[in-house]
Amino acid sequence: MKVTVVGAGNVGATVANVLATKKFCSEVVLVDIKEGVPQGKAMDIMQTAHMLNFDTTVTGVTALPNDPEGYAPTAGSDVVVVTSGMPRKPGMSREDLIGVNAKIVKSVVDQALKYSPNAYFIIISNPMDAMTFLTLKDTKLPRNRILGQGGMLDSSRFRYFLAQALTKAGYPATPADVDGMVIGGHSDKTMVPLVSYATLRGIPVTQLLSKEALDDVVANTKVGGATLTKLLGTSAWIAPGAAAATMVEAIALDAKKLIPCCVYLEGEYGEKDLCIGVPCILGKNGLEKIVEIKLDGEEKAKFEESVQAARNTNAKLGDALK
Ligand SMILES: NC(=O)C1=CN([C@@H]2O[C@H](COP(=O)(O)OP(=O)(O)OC[C@H]3O[C@@H](n4cnc5c(N)ncnc54)[C@H](O)[C@@H]3O)[C@@H](O)[C@H]2O)C=CC1
Ligand SMILES: O=C([O-])CC(=O)C(=O)O
Repeated sequence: MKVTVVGAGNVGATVANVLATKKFCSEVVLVDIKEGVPQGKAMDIMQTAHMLNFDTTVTGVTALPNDPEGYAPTAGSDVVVVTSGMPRKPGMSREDLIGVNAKIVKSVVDQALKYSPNAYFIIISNPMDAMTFLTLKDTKLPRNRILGQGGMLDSSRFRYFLAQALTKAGYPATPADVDGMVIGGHSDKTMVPLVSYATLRGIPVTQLLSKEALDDVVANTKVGGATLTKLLGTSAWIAPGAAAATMVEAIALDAKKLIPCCVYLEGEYGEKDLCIGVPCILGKNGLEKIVEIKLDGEEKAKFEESVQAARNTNAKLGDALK
């Protein structure tokens, strides 16, 4: 399995690093417009190979947007992970990045596709739901090959906050003890943590936590990315990188894993012509199935709000969609 990771910044380098340590890739190519940075990060990762016992070859490449051959070293990639673009600063929303990142995402996807016509694309750059929609419309690829990463990360944050709340309430738990999923847009205001389905080792958390505690968990999950951005001065990268690598792994190993991903809806959940987070089965064909689950009244209303917000953001793509 050959994977290209576009953007050798915080998230991209972490994706490459986690992929190498997971040991299922033969080759990972890190691409950036910067000279030296992708090469340096690849070399740094390779210098852990002996200690971490992996055989993956990680290389770094500089490719400028106007270089028709810049992506030649990425040729034949099975999966392309797109992390190139600006991260937000404290006080910004992900949606504020749309103007600058739409141009970057469109250009790198076109360049990568030329050399890897059969690749699956995993979109990370924000605002991710809109960038996934843009990629789908721009490439005209079938929807099973275009996946946005948001739900894997948001669900992981949901589990973290649930574990903290459960521990505080007298039910000691780690995030690994908890199951929970977040659907909807990858957005501070409109993601939808599915409280009604969350469990501690099979026990509904609604039986263990007060409404107030659950409301706090939901609020913390929704602003999980903004909280880290405030603490770090730029957005997070460790869990985001691991989330993307986990999606690549599900495809590479044909794992048929149920992972919430941002995908193009064609009538599922009563919606069409947008990309948004829903439970998906990921395997060797990328998106293999969208799993439609029953949402309770409040969750359904929140999902619909999230859909509307995603449509409003897509409308701002304007000329990029042409
Ligand atoms: N979907 C998600 O869950 C998450 C999304 N993100 C998003 O991922 C993106 C990257 O974040 P970071 O890695 O923290 O930013 P970063 O600034 O550390 O890295 C971005 C890299 O992209 C490169 N780049 C810019 N234009 C390029 C082009 N045309 N071709 C190749 N490389 C190019 C830059 O030179 C830079 O090295 C941001 O848009 C951020 O908002 C970040 C975390 C989670
Ligand atoms: O918060 C951000 O801007 C980056 C991101 O999407 C996340 O960490 O969830």
